[in-house]
Amino acid sequence: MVDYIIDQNLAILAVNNPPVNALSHHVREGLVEGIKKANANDQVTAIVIIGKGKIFCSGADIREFSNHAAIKDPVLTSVGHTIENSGKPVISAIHGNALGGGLEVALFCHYRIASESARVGFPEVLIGILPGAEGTVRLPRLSGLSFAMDMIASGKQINAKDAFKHGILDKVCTGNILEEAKDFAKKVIGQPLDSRRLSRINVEDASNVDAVFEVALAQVKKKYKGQIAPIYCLKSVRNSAKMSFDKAAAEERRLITELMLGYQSIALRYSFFAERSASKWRLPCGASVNNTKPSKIESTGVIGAGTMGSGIAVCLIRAGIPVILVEKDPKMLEKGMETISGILDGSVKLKRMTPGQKAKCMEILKGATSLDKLSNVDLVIEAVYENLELKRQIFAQLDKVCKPSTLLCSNTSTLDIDKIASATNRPDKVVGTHFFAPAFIMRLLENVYGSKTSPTTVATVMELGRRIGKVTVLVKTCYGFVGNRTHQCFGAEASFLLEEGCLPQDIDQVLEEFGMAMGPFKVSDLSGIDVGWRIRQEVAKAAGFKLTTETRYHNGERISTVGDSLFEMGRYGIKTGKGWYKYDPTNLRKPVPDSDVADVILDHCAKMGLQRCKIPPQEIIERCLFAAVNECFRVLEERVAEKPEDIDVIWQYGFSFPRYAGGPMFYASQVGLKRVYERVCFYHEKFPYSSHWIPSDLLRKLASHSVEIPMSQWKEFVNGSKL
Ligand SMILES: CCCCCCC/C=C/C(=O)SCCNC(=O)CCNC(=O)[C@H](O)C(C)(C)COP(=O)(O)OP(=O)(O)OC[C@H]1O[C@@H](n2cnc3c(N)ncnc32)[C@H](O)[C@@H]1OP(=O)(O)O
Repeated sequence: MVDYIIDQNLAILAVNNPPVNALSHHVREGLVEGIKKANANDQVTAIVIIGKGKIFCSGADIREFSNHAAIKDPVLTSVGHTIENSGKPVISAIHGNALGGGLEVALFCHYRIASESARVGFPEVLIGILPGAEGTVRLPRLSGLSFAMDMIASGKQINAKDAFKHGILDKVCTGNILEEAKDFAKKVIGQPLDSRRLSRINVEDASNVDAVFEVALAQVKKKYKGQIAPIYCLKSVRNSAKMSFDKAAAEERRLITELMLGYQSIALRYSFFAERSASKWRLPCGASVNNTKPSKIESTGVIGAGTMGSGIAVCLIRAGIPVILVEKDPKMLEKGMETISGILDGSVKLKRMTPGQKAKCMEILKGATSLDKLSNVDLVIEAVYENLELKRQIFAQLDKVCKPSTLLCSNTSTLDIDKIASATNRPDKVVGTHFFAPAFIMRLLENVYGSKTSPTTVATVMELGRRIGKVTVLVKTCYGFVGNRTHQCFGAEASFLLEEGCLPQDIDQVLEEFGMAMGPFKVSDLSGIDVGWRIRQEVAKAAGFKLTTETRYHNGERISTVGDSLFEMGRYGIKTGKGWYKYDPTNLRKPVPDSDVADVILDHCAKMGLQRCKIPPQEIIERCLFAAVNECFRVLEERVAEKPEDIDVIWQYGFSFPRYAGGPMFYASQVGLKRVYERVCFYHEKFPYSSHWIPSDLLRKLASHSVEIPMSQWKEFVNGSKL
């Protein structure tokens, strides 16, 4: 796992642990052996550590952390001490990335050089820990306290030029990294090493540490609300300036151990792998990412120049994929083109794109007012409003207009893909591509296959998702798919809580304290109460009944219409300055609780004869989350989602479920399925008129076991395969 190569008077230690050169046990062993061997060889005058393949090193092997007590010797710090104490200079030659433990290896070395394109960083905080192989103690000795605190607590990566500016690197190279490392090594042979050993030098700005810490702490508490690891990162860097090197390192070890065993880190590590597992799609027939090739997509069409259509077009052109944007009404088309240009201007302003890159994007965007213009494109995404008949008409027309190989995608957020596909003669090439609003910001893409969608079509939209930088999850068609179907239960319970004693701000506050970025009523104000109203009206129409503010039940199912009363008052949310909250036009970001809304809710309750009482925070969390969790188990049971991780990724990226709580499925696994099942049964008895409380069969099966069944095995209980 570490290749040992003698090249003239140099020993080259090449880390060879694909795909990302993680510091697994054998790599750590190989490094120690390599340093010792090189030191024992009189011919060797210097040592170079380099990574094989596309990266220097991605850091510790995160999979080893799940059994932290069993991490085998040599641990990373002893590897590092062997490197630092080497009597011959050790140079790290970085290309690609040096992350976490990978950067720590470099900090144990006497010199660090890197390719121009290399990036370095300490992303440990993103998995709920800190750089625990002396990274928090060594970095401040090179970069100063303030920079170290920011870099470690944010987990951000920096480029080689910046790393050089902040003292982390000794040289930025433009040529072949190995050749440059060899030249560099020859120049430092024989130079004294003690001043190059970071454990022997002091933190320069140590006297300032408390002031620097307080500023950083205030920022971190605001930016990473609810998260423990960023605060521990700051404390550990502070120790580097207040304690001896050895004492600070020992304290760092204590802090990382505490974090690693904590709930947040376990959830964040789970989230790291869950996100990566989403792209490993598989269909029940056995087709999968491993055995199915995507078709080439070189040109696309987007139908609808509204908010969604424009946002989707931005995603495509930003990735260099040409788009023809089709909108029947020329004025709407012009507005859509302006919206797209405006979104890109915003990116230029934020320095996420250069004006030249914006111009290139606009060059590959064309407008059209007729579907005929899509005759030659490889893929079309329809993004008109949510109406089945309209979508079927469009798909029937596309089927006639487009070449036979064109894939037809719908951005529907709820509708059955099979019903849309049946309007065409190519149901195998019809698929759902459900973007979340705003499409150019939200990272989630929920791809939806119907009963006739072909594996190649699935492979193509999954690959498209990757190309446009989305976290892409594959699900099977059903009403609302995974995202909206399970989230609807969460939203329904939030509305019922309004009828039973809460105000919007009470519910938002509890769920925000739980970790959601925004409570459901703030989200509703942002996305528009009118949007929710329109969807509810469509659903009611499709089900053949008229929904009014007087409606309380449909087919015996409880319905809350408080939001519809606000709609009728013209309170659509932020866009009208009033919704569940009121907004000062000069500060639309700050929702202010509104007594008029409280009056509407109280009136509604009085009219409906609903008794109000005080509802404890724990019940708010349980009602909203367990209702969703129960539906998530049904989704798994019906194989609408293939694995629990997919559901959690959808909640994290679609509904800002806190990554450090894992997702509803992970949360349920931590609460314990027995407890979740008991509470679902309790609420089912209490609220028999809400079908989302009917306990899922899968949940019941899993909860009936005397020992908790690990998440990785839940799938085995689907379809009665295990009882
Ligand atoms: C008391 C104990 C003390 C211990 C002290 C230890 C101190 C050090 C701690 C650490 O170093 S923690 C790890 C810090 N590093 C990271 O968090 C980096 C994570 N990886 C990435 O950011 C990316 O993977 C990448 C390196 C930038 C590469 O990105 P790319 O998009 O090219 O590939 P991916 O699909 O993300 O990954 C490919 C493959 O590799 C797996 N993987 C990546 N990094 C690690 C890792 N550090 N450990 C284990 N596995 C890793 C990733 O899961 C993918 O595998 P599959 O999931 O597809 O099987």
